[in-house]
Amino acid sequence: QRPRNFPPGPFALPVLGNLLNLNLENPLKDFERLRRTYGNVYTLFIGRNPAVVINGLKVMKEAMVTKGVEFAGRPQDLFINAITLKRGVILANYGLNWKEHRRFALMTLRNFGMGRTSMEDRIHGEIQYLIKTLESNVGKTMSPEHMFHKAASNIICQVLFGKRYEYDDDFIKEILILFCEIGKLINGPWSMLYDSFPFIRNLPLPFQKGLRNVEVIIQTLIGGLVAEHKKTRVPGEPRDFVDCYLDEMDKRVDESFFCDKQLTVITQDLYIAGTDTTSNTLLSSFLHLTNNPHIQERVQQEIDQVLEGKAQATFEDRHKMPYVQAVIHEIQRMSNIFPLSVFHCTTKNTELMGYSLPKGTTIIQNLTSVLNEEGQWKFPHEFNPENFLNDKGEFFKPEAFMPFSAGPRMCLGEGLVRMMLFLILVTLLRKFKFIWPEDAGEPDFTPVFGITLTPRPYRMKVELRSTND
Ligand code: HEM
Repeated sequence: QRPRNFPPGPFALPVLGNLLNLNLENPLKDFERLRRTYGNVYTLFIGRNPAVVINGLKVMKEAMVTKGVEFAGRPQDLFINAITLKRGVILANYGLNWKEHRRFALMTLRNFGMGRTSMEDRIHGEIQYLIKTLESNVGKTMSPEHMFHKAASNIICQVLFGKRYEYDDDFIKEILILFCEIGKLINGPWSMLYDSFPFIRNLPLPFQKGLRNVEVIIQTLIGGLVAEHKKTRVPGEPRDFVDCYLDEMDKRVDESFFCDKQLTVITQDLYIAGTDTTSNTLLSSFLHLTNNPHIQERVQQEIDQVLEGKAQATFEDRHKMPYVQAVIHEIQRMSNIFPLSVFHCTTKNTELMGYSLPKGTTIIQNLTSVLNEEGQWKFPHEFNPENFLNDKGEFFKPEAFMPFSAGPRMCLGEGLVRMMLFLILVTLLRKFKFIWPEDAGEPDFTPVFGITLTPRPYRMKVELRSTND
């Protein structure tokens, strides 16, 4: 039932709600169609549960920033909550446990507090493996999918566990397969049925497999790594995130949210949140750059100029590269990796644009509607770095640039992502030229819909740049 003064929306069927109004393969076009009919705040019934979809910069800012705390909850009774055992950061409800873990993770992900190796060094270390792989493909065409996925996974593993895995390592293969299966389940109809009909949750249905996978990941794989850390750590001299967490556990002997179980879930959270998002952005980068060779060349000119005589790029160099910055931001805007963000819910009775939303209302942020909103961008629907350049050719970031969302729940990996994207793209584009193969036909920019949007598989040709010969 629709609560009083609730936002409008399409007629909902008794059990299915509005599921038939959506193409579950990719509902983004339906979200846009419904926005045009019902406005920037509307209701959809996901099964029996009402969810309010919010669209456009104005509404997004009012909910996420002005009334940030009132919209900072997470729904707690969904399949994905069972997957994260109601712990960690991403899906933890608004409260002290979430706050403390978020603050700790943010602080630890910054450069300091993680031993002698800086974040930049860790990223550059992994880039050397990317270079090796690309060098072995010079003159050929290659599919970059696995390479970027494993590189992103390795950087996050370095940060979390202080170790990387060879691109064909069994551990990483196993973990990626398990996550892939879980991802499919979360996106599929079984998860929707789990959310809508609590009485089926203990039945032997396919979602049980996802729950078992999580047990394997958390207990066997991550649990094993944590046990190893406990044996080899030197308290007060952390090598990585896990060591930092164990130090924090030592400090908080009595009253503690910080415990072994939380540690395994928060590391799983960061791994999940960081891997697909980053690798899909990298894939999207090369899809755009190979299909816009003039933009790739201009990026390379700026890189050559700024890095002349330098062995490698540092993150600080970004301030001297407005065009590179504009291109990276434009790639993120167009690739729209996390189109529906993570579901929020209201933490108290509140109002939005004159509608009343009771405590516990599910909120779906349609980030797509901001990233291509007319009136906010010079070129909302085309790939054009001018969206991030002012008349003087200086880099600027419009308010509507929200791929990381906004407010108290905003992505806490943004700093790390920025550094990864900049260092990886600058280093690779300085050394190599990437070409759309002549026989590859027209590129297909329509991504595959999932929790994150994934570019369709493609191949690219790799050449060494003549300036580096
Ligand atoms: C291109 C890469 C990425 C994009 C586009 C992205 C985007 C997002 C978005 C849209 C959210 C939801 C925010 C909200 O609910 O309002 C989020 C949450 C989160 N992200 Fe990212 N993310 C990226 C990479 C990363 C990385 C590398 C990490 C860490 C290693 C990370 C960690 C998190 C965490 C922990 C949350 C949950 C925050 C909370 O609930 O308080 N993300 N991200």
